[in-house]
Amino acid sequence: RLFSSASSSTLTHGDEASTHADADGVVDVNPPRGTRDFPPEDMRLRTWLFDQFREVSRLMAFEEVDFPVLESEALFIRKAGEEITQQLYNFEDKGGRRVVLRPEITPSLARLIIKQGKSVSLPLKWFTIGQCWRYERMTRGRRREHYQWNMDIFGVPKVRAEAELLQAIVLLFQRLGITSSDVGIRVSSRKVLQAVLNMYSIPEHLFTEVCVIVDKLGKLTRDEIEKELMSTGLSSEAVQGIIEVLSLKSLSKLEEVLGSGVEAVADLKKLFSFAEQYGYADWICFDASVVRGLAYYTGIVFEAFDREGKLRAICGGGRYDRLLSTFGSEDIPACGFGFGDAVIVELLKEKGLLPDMSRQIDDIVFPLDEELEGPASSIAFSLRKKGRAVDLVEDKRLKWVFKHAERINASRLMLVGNSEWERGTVRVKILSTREEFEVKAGDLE
Ligand SMILES: CC(=O)Nc1cnc2ccccc2c1
Repeated sequence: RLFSSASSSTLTHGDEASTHADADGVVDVNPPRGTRDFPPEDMRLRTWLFDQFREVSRLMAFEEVDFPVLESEALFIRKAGEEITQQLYNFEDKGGRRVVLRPEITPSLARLIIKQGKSVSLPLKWFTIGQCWRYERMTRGRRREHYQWNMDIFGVPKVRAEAELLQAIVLLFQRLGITSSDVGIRVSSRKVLQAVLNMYSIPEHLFTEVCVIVDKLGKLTRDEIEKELMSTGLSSEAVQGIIEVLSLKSLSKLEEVLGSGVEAVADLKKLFSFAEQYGYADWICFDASVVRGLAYYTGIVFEAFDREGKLRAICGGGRYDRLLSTFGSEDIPACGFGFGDAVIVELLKEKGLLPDMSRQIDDIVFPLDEELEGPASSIAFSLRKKGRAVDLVEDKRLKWVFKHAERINASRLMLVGNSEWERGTVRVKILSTREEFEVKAGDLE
């Protein structure tokens, strides 16, 4: 907006304003709608959280990978009516290509696996922490971006892979100080729904659509769900049957309804016995209503929730054995989860578990007058080479330096003064004990 709001025909004083400022001379300093800046204090919290994600990935022997935030739109076009594909942040680039800011990570993982083809040896365990985007009408005022930690295992068809992923999630929560009385993980399988649809001989092509609708259980009312299910052509008897099975919370009841030979029941029994053996059984519970909203899941699905029920899902994931063939490639069994950076922080705040995010610096080096700036800088340099975080302060009064040292929690203050420097020494103040030493510059570490 280079012209005044009054009229766009006459050039106002805006023409001498900088090209960035608008007619009243001020650029909009806010980030685009639905996005966040990370000033230092927020960035310290984010870095702390992402370091936890990374550490758990390392402990689980996952390898880090990364992808462009910009992807071809074709990678995300799916017909199942998922919210995530109805809110694509998509556009046409200057080359006329249809592109998106990715809404999720999994399709990029699949793309890279296909691209690497035979050269990847299975199983693969990959992780990434990446920004994901959605375009929502701001009427809902929700964020348009968030960061997601993704952990995925390729090439393991058995539920042991899901058991590993659940262990990673439990490990993360325990590292953050969250217990199984704060959070639970609901576990089910899409094969439960598959079995129900088979019972009512519902055609296979409806499966994905029904999953996406049923995932809205808890967000929509029961009869809104029934209406949406009926609109896919399901009989009311089938709709009732689906809703009845999905409200089951016990595996033995599920077995009664579906019969014992059903794969869904076998998978879930195996997974729960792994959880016992792995020692995190108190974190998980069977809940047939869990289907997750992504079209490509084919088996076990899970989501972590706060037991007080105040927050949206903390993380979620599942098995997706047929994703690669939707991109025209040979299928590789796969499962994974996504863990967002927003809900977990809300939970930590709720539980008073946010870590202390104040700054911490090792040493402040301060020349007591300006011709000592050279020596001060060389002292800072030698300390930094020894791994000390050093803040070299100049053009300040000593009073300010002491306040600054407190503000950034410095451990030591190095004062470079004329008389000391003539003796080749520096005055070192230990700020916690107020002890003071005179140290030869060459002996500093
Ligand atoms: C709580 C939150 O920020 N959710 C969020 C924010 N942005 C997204 C962007 C893409 C996909 C999912 C998203 C989810």
